[in-house]
Amino acid sequence: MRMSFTVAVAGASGYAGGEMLRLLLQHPEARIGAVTAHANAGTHLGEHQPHLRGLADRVLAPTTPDTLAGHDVVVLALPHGASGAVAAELAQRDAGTVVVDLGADHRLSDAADWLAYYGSEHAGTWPYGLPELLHAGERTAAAQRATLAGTTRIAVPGCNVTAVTLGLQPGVAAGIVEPTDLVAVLANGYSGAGKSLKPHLLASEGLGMAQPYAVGGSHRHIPEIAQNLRTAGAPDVTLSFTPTLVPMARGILATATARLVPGTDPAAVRSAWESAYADEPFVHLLPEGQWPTTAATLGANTALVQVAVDERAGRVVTVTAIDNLVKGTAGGALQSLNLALGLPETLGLPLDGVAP
Ligand SMILES: NC(=O)C1=CN([C@@H]2O[C@H](COP(=O)(O)OP(=O)(O)OC[C@H]3O[C@@H](n4cnc5c(N)ncnc54)[C@H](OP(=O)(O)O)[C@@H]3O)[C@@H](O)[C@H]2O)C=CC1
Ligand SMILES: CC(=O)N[C@@H](CCC(=O)OP(=O)(O)O)C(=O)O
Repeated sequence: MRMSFTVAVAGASGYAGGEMLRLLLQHPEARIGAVTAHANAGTHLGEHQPHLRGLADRVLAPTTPDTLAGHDVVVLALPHGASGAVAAELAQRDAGTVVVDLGADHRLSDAADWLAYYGSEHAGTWPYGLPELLHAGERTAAAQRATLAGTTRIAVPGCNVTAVTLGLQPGVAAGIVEPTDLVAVLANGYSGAGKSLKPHLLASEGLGMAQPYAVGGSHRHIPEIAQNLRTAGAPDVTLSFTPTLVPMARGILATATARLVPGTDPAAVRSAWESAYADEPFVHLLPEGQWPTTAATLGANTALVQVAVDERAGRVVTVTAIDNLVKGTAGGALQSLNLALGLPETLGLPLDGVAP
């Protein structure tokens, strides 16, 4: 077992990099080394992450192999398309370094999916950082944890993907929902879009409305969710996916529904979700009748899940809430990193959130 580790964070001026640093500051074995940025290299971290007082005086280095080399762990919190080249150069320098990619570059196993949704050359496929991902035939997740144990490469899932996968996969793995008839509609907080300025993200525009985006099957997380549900045992997946920006800083509330396989006893539904998550430290199926809210997950590495059967519609309805920056990114990454390093999976990860 590796104990203390040094860690560099690339993209430290951004939302995901900042959240990674917040969690690493609370992790008993992490020693924070280089913090890097792009246009903001040379400035103090405190200008970009004023909530991280312990690191306020750190100067952001440029994101280069030289600044990132020499650490046990490198976390890449860069725009998608940027991490592939950096990771390839790091592999030449320090073969044993554990590289954690918070971006999308190494998530998809099918290069054609990558090209279709991202339009650039595929960087490759790494072990996928969702420890709770069910594999076909499993009622509780063990195979994905085995994949992550001892790995030196982790592709962290997209935040929407985490929410929708956790909501739907118990029914898919149990074979009681039709994977070719899935619908997901999400309410998304603004931090999911990163810090870069876009007119529709201005407070004067966004504070007073809910606005859909990437409508009509174009969102880049669709192939990633389908990939996960195929791992869970679905031969074919058809998913209608619609995210909606709502005026909150953090959080995702994903409502995902699926047609119940005809003849399925509705009691089998609750039992599939219960058995999938009974032993999970971070994924909590709420008591019947209680519904997840994003507020109850803020700052915590938890996913709150509920499931119900709409008998008139013949559909299973799942609702999942996560904090996009914690379980949806940095927390999920740290959970997978703990497994990779042979540390207890839950080490340093917050179970309790902040409220109100
Ligand atoms: N926000 C979220 O909820 C989630 C984010 N992610 C992923 O994490 C990654 C980072 O996202 P997020 O933090 O939101 O984005 P931000 O825009 O907030 O931050 C981007 C970071 O990358 C740096 N950067 C920008 N351009 C380049 C470049 N060409 N080369 C190297 N570094 C660059 C920026 O530095 P500088 O400030 O100097 O420009 C900044 O540190 C993305 O891949 C995103 O998809 C994944 C799941 C959820
Ligand atoms: C509000 C918002 O725009 N959210 C982003 C989520 C980004 C994310 O999960 O990251 P990756 O780009 O790394 O997949 C979106 O839906 O595209």
